[in-house]
Formats: sequence, C-alpha cells, structure tokens
Amino acid sequence: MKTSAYVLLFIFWISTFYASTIMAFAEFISLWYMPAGVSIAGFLIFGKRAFFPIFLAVFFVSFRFIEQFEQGFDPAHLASALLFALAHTVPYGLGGLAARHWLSYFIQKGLPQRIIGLLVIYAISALMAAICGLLVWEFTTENYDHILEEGWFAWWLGDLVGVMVIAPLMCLILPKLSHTRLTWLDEFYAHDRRLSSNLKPFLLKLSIAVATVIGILILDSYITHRGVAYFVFFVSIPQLWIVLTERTSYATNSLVCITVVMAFGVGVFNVSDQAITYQFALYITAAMSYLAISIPALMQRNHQLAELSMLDLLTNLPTKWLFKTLVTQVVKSSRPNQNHCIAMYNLDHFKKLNDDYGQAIGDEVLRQSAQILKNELRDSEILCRCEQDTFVVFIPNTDIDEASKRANELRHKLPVLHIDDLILPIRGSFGVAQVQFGETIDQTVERATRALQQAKLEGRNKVVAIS
Ligand SMILES: Nc1nc2c(ncn2[C@@H]2O[C@H](COP(=O)(O)OP(=O)(O)OP(=O)(O)O)[C@@H](O)[C@H]2O)c(=O)[nH]1
Repeated sequence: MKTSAYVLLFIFWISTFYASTIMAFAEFISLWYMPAGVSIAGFLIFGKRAFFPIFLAVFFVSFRFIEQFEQGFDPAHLASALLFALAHTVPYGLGGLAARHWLSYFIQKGLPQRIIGLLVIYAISALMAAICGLLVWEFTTENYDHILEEGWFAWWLGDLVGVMVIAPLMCLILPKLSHTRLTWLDEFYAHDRRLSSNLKPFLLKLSIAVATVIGILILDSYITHRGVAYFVFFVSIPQLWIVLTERTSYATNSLVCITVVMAFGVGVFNVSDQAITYQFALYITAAMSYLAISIPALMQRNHQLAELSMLDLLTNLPTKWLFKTLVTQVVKSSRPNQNHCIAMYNLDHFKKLNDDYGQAIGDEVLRQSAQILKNELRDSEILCRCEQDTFVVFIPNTDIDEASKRANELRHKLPVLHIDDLILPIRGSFGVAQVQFGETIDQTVERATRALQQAKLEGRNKVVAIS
C-alpha cells in the first residue's frame, strides 16, 4: 500500500465523517453513518494495512484537540478517544477482512452466494461496531447508564446503511485512485463493459427515484398519519430499474444520491420521528440492489452458454441443436407438397487418420473439410456438425432423387488436403433421407443414419438413399 493510499483513506474517512454530521437531523442522529462504509471498504481493498489510517482518522475526530489545548491535557479523554478508535476499527477491520477473504476465496461460487455472504458480514460487523461504540460511550461518559439498550438499534441501522451505500462507492473509487487491481471485484462491474455510458436514460430514472423520495417526504410533513412514511419503500422500484438496466457503477451512484436526498430531507422536512422507517427503506433498497446485481451477470452467462450450445467450437458450424431448431422452422412453414431432404455424411477411416497422424491433424481435417463443403452450399442449405466426424446437410425444396444427386456432388467436393507435409485425400460416405409428412427431424436423421450405415457396409465413399 503506497503512502498516497494511506492519505486517501484518511481523507475519505474524515470527509465522510463531517458530511455525515452535516446530514444529522439531531446531535449524533442521522439516517446513515458514512465513515463505516469507508472503513469496511478500506479493509476490503487494502487488507489489514488499512488499520493505521482508519484508526488514526477515528482518533482524530474523537480526540477534541482544541478543547485539550484550551483546558489542559486530560489523560481520560485520550483514553476514551483511543477506545472509540478501537471500538470502530476492530469490528470493521474484522468485517472487511472477512469480506475480502469470502469474495476472493470463493471466486468460483456464483455471485448470489457471494453477495449473501457479504450482506451477512456487513450486518454482523455493523452490529459489533454499534455495541462496542455504545459500550465505550457508556463506560467513558457519566450519566449514561442505559445507552446500550436504548441506542443499539438506531446506531446499528445507521451504520449498516452507511456500509451498504458507501462501501460500493469506495470499491469503485479507491482501486482507481490507488491503482489497485482486484480481479474478484471486477465481476461486480462486469455488466458495465457491455452497456453504453449514455447518461440520459439513467438521469431520467434517477430523477424518478429522487422525486419519489421528495414527494413522500413532503406528504409525510403535511399528513400526520404514521403510515405515510412507509410509502418511501416505493423508491426501491426505480432503484431496481436502474440496477437491472444501467451500469452497476451508475446504480452505485444512484443509491448514494437517493440516500443523500433522504438524509437531508428528513431534517429539512422535519420528519425525524419516522427516521427508523426511512433507514429501513434505505437498507432494504440497498440490499435488493446488491442481490439484483447478480441478475445481469447471470443473464450474460446464459447468453454465453446459449452461444456455446449453438456453434461447434472446432468447425464453427451450427450444432445439432441449432440445426434442428432452424430445420424445424423451415419444415413447419412449408406447404404440404414441398419436399425437403437431409444428407448425413461421415468421413471414411477417420480413426486411422487420427491414429496415424495425431489428433491435431485430425482436428485440422475436420475444420478444413467442413469449411470447404460449407463454401459449396447453396444459400438455402444448412450444414451442421452432428458429432465426431459426422455432419448433416439440410437440402430444402428437393425430393429424394434430386437430393441424392446433390449429395453425390458434395461427396466429390470433399478435398485432397495439404496439411504440413502431408497429402490427405478425404473421402466420405453419405446417407440421404426425405422428411416425411408429420415426422420430427430426429426421425428423419435416424433414417439418414441407417442409410449412412448402409453406405459404409457397401464399401464406403458412396451415397445411399432411403425414402
Ligand atoms: N481429431 C479429432 N478426432 C475426433 C473428434 N471427435 C471424434 N474423433 C475421433 O473420430 C473417430 C471416429 O471414428 P469413426 O467414424 O467411428 O470410425 P472411422 O475410423 O471413421 O471408420 P468409418 O466411419 O467406419 O469409416 C474416433 O477415433 C474419435 O476418437 C474430434 O473432435 N477431433
């Protein structure tokens, strides 16, 4: 960790602390405690080296330097500042390190599992920080006896919102500014690379979210019914809309915007008696955003898998699955008197070729011969690799006789390949079958396979047709 990263962490901690105090609607009471997010993200990104700048920052704000200077040095005050620094840094340190371990060690696990683990770690560390902070407060301050029972829930929720909202923002900013690359963090923002950086639709959705918050705050300040504040949970809808359709980095920023507006609004519109409801709404919105981040990632993975199931990796030809889908569409949309055929071919003595010259030469033969036959096809014909060295061609608008002639033409197009110093004449046996009315493509393929077997039995390098 470079010195600049230490300084950065310290500055972020101090500035978010003062930003939190601006947004407090009463002394020490705010919807969120932003520095908690900086602390946990600091440990998450930099590991245990983050201890020093964070400890120093908490000590800096807890130890009232000017008071000490004016009234004389008080060792009890120094001890309490040190205890506060420990009460904050240790729980968030352990939480940040646990999250770092969880995310990097379980990189093979799916994103949803890792996110759920993260949410649990965040909740436990914020609870520990709340309990430790209040215990230190109770221990170091006179006339505060029941502060733990009374204050733990609000402190916990405030810290938790700070963690949930600020940690992702820090995970965006800190690695960039400190030139730290964390591969296990990249996956969270993988969605960003595929989406455009067009700000307009994002700003529109963000405006809807912000307008929802302000509208509810205004209503809440005018209507004294307690239930009005619950409507603020609706803000999770535009926020989810952003998460699912916009860059993850935009969703991170929108969460911060919504929280800032809500935190200021509770003070401005004087609805602090409902603070817990607003805090809860922020926590739920943030937690839903975290979980929803994995949906675009899963969609992307599904897309990749679909592509893999459609194209054969070696020959780049359609797979049997895609072939069946395309051919079924053509057959279904045909007139009843339209004939279609399929020609299945298998390379002759391919096993020997593999054994004599090796698998790599065998692969090259499959690739090149498939490419050559593909170039010979008419636009309406479809070639696919069925399995191993077996291929199928769909020959539309032809009856069995024409298809046999066409298969024979293709058989003659099988090349003599020149690979490295080898000269390899490629031969193949063909089986042709006509698509019968009402049968599935699998049934036609089955009959073509039988014809192909017949061609092999009859000495190979020939075409056999089955009606
Ligand atoms: N190089 C290579 N070989 C493959 C691939 N897939 C299957 N094979 C091999 O292809 C061979 C297929 O042999 P067959 O078609 O059963 O037998 P053959 O030697 O061609 O004999 P006939 O078909 O009776 O003429 C097997 O040895 C497989 O191991 C592949 O992707 N690349």
